[in-house]
Amino acid sequence: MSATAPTPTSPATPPPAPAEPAVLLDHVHRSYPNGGGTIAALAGVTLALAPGSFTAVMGPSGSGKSTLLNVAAGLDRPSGGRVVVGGADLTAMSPDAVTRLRRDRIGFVFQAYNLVGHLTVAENIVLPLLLGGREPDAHLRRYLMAAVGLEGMADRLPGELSGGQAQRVAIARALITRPAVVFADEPTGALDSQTGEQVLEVLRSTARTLHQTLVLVTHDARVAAAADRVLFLADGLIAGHLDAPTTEQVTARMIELGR
Ligand SMILES: Nc1ncnc2c1ncn2[C@@H]1O[C@H](COP(=O)(O)OP(=O)(O)OP(=O)(O)O)[C@@H](O)[C@H]1O
Repeated sequence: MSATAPTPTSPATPPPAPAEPAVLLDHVHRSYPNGGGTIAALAGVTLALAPGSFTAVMGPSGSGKSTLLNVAAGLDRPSGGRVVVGGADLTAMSPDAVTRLRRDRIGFVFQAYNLVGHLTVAENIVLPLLLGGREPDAHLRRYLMAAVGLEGMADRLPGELSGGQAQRVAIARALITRPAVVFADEPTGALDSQTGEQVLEVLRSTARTLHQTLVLVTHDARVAAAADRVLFLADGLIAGHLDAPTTEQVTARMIELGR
């Protein structure tokens, strides 16, 4: 009698269920009126971003990058398709419910900082909590100010800050609600390259520490190369991606897309 070898059908630990995507876009379209007709800023984009991942979005001017970010972050509504963030289908929710979800789960960093000029750095950072009817979290505010390198600047006004400092305030403000997903639209676009690198590192390291999913639009191949994955857009469609990219690979792909 021969020994029976374990068969591939023997009971085994089932494979782990794939984690729910932090962000899911399912055949997303966004059209805008253009003259007498319409222009398709997004022409059917499908993508899934893993929790905790860092994705850069690149593409020629007008390819739909900002539209993609705005739609994924609930700042804009798609004309068709589904947007699901943390399991919540934004496209099936009322505008008020989307606003609440955005306040609670989503952080957004703009190229133009968008700070409130008459509020101090500390007040700007906790503003999203106050707008959401929550207590200003002084402990987290101090932690974030230290994390982004703004210690000692709590009482300054935005007009007294450099561009890099203002963007750090905007990053701390985007993170104060402990969002699951942080979207950033060219956050280093207005900064010199050294300051831009520092701001990128702040964004990347705080997102990693706080286990956040980070999605960043950039025109800078070096910034994109810091991401786990680069998605390329062209004419409102995903035109490919690179995983663990180098600056040279990103640059080559952008040249192919005729940036
Ligand atoms: N509010 C709007 N009204 C009309 N057309 C718009 C609007 N927003 C964007 N578009 C158009 O949609 C297309 C995509 O724009 P979008 O700003 O998403 O591109 P982008 O890739 O972010 O460009 P850039 O790199 O120049 O910022 C463009 O043709 C743009 O003109």
